[in-house]
Amino acid sequence: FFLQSIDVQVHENVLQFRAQGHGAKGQNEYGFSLEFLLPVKPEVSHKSTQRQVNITVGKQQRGWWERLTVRERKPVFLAPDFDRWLDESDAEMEIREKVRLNNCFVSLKTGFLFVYNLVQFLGFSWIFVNMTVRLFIFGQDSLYDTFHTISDMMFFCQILACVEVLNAAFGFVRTAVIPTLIQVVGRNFILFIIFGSLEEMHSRPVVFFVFYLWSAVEIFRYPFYMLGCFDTEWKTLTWLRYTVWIPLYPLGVLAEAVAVIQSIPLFDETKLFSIPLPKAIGTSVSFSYVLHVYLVLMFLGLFINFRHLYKQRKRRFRTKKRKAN
Ligand SMILES: CCCCCCCCCCCCC/C=C/C(=O)SCCNC(=O)CCNC(=O)[C@H](O)C(C)(C)COP(=O)(O)OP(=O)(O)OC[C@H]1O[C@@H](n2cnc3c(N)ncnc32)[C@H](O)[C@@H]1OP(=O)(O)O
Repeated sequence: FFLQSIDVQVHENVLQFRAQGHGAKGQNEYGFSLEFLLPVKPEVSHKSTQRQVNITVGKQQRGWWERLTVRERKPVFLAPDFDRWLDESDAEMEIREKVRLNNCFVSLKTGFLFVYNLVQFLGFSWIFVNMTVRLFIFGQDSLYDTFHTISDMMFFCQILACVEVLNAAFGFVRTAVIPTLIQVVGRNFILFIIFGSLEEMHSRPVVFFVFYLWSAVEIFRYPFYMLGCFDTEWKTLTWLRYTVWIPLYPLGVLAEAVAVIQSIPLFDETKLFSIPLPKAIGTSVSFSYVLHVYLVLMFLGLFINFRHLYKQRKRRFRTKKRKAN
């Protein structure tokens, strides 16, 4: 029996099979239909070999079926595959095991996210409180030694923030990968390349503004996520999470742009990260050219993330309003 032009479809729980083949009626069109006992998924897959056609149809809802078809009498051509047969208790056990494993995974994921957010919250709170207290005690002088007092904790928090890109990429959290990547790469570029590699930048007041603006946003974002891990929310915190970025994001990017502009003559002077050219052409290309391109990318990044956060804000407050109605 060799089948060609196989057509298998499921409409309203009825499977329709049609194919051309050479069988009992010679070369002919053969077919059958089966109406399933309970709802099945409309997507159906099939694979044909020399000997047989394997059709896979998924149940709409997991569970034990009394029998396969609506008709009590089994069609004569239908026979169970006992190698893959599960009786009621086997099927229930399998489902229970799957549910147990799934619950286990969800608890582990929630625990991991909660600890991650807690660590970030503590880190950024330490930064924010430390900077505020130092500002009150030392006034303007505190602007000049922010890097020396805060950078280690900022390095720690920002390296850890790379986890956020992985969380988004592996679907651990319902968030877009690109905005998260822009945020993490953008900040780490400023922190490690602009501030970290140029000693002269360490004592510039711009470090204070960048660190203060970053941490001012995060002290609301991470506790918001911590509550979210347990499906809880505190309305004021939700409002703050989805509102403080409106002035702080552009200000943060502006402070970063000032830092980049201030670093350009320093990179030109020190020739740090400059790209050497072949002797025949001349000296080297200064890293400041990369920084000019980066300045353009920054505003592109700001636009992408601002739009993303605006959409998140609208989605959040629209859902809440609908729930309230
Ligand atoms: C390709 C690389 C190119 C690089 C180019 C470089 C150019 C760089 C230019 C840009 C430079 C920007 C640098 C940054 C500057 C600043 O930070 S300035 C200071 C102000 N900053 C901010 O205000 C930004 C703060 N950051 C964020 O808001 C986020 O990082 C975000 C990615 C921009 C947006 O967050 P997102 O997660 O998408 O939105 P949410 O609504 O908060 O979350 C969506 C859902 O996901 C859940 N969730 C997310 N994270 C977690 C988590 N850690 N734990 C638990 N749950 C999480 C969240 O609860 C939401 O779920 P639902 O409630 O069910 O919807």
